[in-house]
Amino acid sequence: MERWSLREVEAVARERLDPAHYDYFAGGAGDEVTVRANEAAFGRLALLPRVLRGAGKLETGVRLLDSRAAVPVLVAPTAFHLLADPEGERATARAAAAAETIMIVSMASTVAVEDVAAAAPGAELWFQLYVQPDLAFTETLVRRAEAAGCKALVVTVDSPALGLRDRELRHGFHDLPGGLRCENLRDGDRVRPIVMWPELSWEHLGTLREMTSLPIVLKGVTHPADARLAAGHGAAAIMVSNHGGRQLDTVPATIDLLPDIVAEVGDALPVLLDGGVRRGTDVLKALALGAAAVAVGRPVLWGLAAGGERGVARVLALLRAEVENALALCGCASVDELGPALVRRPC
Ligand SMILES: Cc1cc2nc3c(=O)[nH]c(=O)nc-3n(C[C@H](O)[C@H](O)[C@H](O)COP(=O)(O)O)c2cc1C
Ligand SMILES: CCCCC(=O)C(=O)O
Repeated sequence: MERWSLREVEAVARERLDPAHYDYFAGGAGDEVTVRANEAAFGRLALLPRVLRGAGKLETGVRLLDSRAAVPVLVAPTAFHLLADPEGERATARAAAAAETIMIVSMASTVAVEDVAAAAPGAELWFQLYVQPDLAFTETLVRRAEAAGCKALVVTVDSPALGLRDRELRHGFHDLPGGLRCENLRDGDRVRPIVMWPELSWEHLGTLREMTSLPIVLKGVTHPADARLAAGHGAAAIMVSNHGGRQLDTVPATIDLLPDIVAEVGDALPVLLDGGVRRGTDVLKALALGAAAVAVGRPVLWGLAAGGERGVARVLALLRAEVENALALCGCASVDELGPALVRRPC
């Protein structure tokens, strides 16, 4: 995996993947305005480094809820890793464990959460949940995640319906091929379909909090008023996310949404961010603007498709090296030293 940027890894992945699967991973809703905006917005922000600060040895580690990550770059929850590699989520988890970062296991994983945990002892796993209207079944999922050692529940709240993704529709990509299943949805002899539940509301957050003592992260918050409500309803953290542009198209880029959300709730809870993070400098910009950490979705899938566990390891190592380099060049010894003064919006 001698690839020198995430873009190169994506090019290899694209060659290897079935075009329908590549498009499922790469694509977004509608005209993909938000998909493009997420990356482009990072490019529009400039970094203004400080010099002669005698920064010395670098510290990139962060504490998040009950977990620690050696780098502030988490693996975002993404579905269907067996489409990219025969080891699927097992390979991703091993690479995340080796990189000492947190993997958020998708509820729509193609390897059951217990098997993901068993494949990567020592991995820091969080579990992503789409709350199912059958709350007893939802509770079964929560119990399984707890028993598998997951340390937080990441509840996705941007999906009262699935986004309309033209590329998927064009390929007719609706069902997993050849025996692949969402293994967390097994229920006796059958595999339940995942329901996107439009009736999900703030009330259910209370139900979930009674169900588990795991900290709850709300993923998919974009409005400052919702960030405030999340804090008021006992969320342990929020993740500013537009689902990588796969849900509502034309939502603003997450990095552009971050400052208002941090201003609203940054004192009350950790704010995570995902969407369009492709370089170490992107990570620095997000942390400088108040994110506690970021997560990457597609880059991990590209690593997996390009080179399995080693490919994911390569992606995470590239990002780590870039974060360290950018920190040093900004005159910071630690991610704690990053602040808004480092980021400029050129006219
Ligand atoms: C192929 C794919 C599958 C995804 N599956 C899920 C999922 O199962 N649950 C979820 O909460 N988010 C899911 N997401 C969204 C990611 O968690 C994340 O928000 C997004 O990918 C971040 O943007 P990025 O890909 O630009 O890094 C998925 C994203 C992709 C690309
Ligand atoms: C039913 C699985 C949904 C996965 C998902 O969240 C996505 O494709 O963005």
